[in-house]
Amino acid sequence: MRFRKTLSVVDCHAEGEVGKVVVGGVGQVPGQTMFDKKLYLEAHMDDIRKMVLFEPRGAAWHNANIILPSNNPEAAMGYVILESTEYPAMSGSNTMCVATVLLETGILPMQEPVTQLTLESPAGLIRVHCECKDGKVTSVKLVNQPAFCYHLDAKIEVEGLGTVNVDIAYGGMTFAVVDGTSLGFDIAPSEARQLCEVGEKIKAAAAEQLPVAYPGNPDMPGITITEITAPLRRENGQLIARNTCIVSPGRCDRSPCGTGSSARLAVLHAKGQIRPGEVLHHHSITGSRFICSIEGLAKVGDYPAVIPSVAGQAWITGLNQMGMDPTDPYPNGFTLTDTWLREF
Ligand SMILES: O=C(O)[C@H]1NCC[C@@H]1O
Repeated sequence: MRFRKTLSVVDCHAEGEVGKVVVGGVGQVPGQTMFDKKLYLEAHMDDIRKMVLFEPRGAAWHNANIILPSNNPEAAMGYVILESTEYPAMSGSNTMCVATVLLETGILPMQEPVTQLTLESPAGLIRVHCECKDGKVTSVKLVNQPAFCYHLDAKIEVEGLGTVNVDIAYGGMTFAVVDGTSLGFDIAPSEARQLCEVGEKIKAAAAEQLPVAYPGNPDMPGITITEITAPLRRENGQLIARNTCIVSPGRCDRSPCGTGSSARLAVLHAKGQIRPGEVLHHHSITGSRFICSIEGLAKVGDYPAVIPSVAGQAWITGLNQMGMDPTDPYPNGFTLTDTWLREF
């Protein structure tokens, strides 16, 4: 056996959503901030994302993260997030995996019963509150960068669906948020494939018809994901809702999606349906749950914003020395349209 690249990967999932954590083998990534490093990886080192996420090592429903030292004196560590078709600025499930791996493998010291961390994501600093017991991280609560709405109740034309009402909101990724009931969905597991087909169409139409520009950062990705929601309900004073986020190239997030939950908090707040401090139990299509809240209010450029928190749990599933043999016929992996829907 000889490898021309070896990556040390800790396999992990947060509430069902895979978020592998690459803890070694990448080497130096130029850039002052994690956003700079994300741009560099995207432009010059995308072979790493393809090796980890494309087949035969990865799958369409995998995400990964590269742990990198941060130049920000406030941050204990930084990370760049890799997904099937993009490098998002932020991800809730991936951040839970990163924090859990950093503490459970001893890269950063764990303090029981609570370890407070500041991590640098490409979207900015993320404060993380980890509950820890007997060497295990039992909950990761992250305070996201501000989430806000670009458009509320905008109308778009979608092939096969006609006019669709959408909210466009940023929660670390930029979402087209659509009411699933109006499209005839309950957000049930049996609807997963149809939800993905509809979600991908809505995303494409929204990105074309409602261009967005993140204040002060022209390199921030635009609309890349759809969130399909079930109605918000109140039970015994508790806000509860279900959603599924359709992650490109077209599959359901297995977790309740931390950035989608953040975007939904911004939409609910803008529509007067949640107040700061209230708690939302946000469920995924698989039945897993994040506990979400609005920690405060902010502004992003001229947009009124909320500061979201999202809490969930991650579990390490394995340790992997991932290698690339020089004779491997797929140095950049491959994607087949059965599960990837198109070739990349
Ligand atoms: O939790 C999240 O924000 C995400 N899960 C996978 C896709 C999104 O990045």
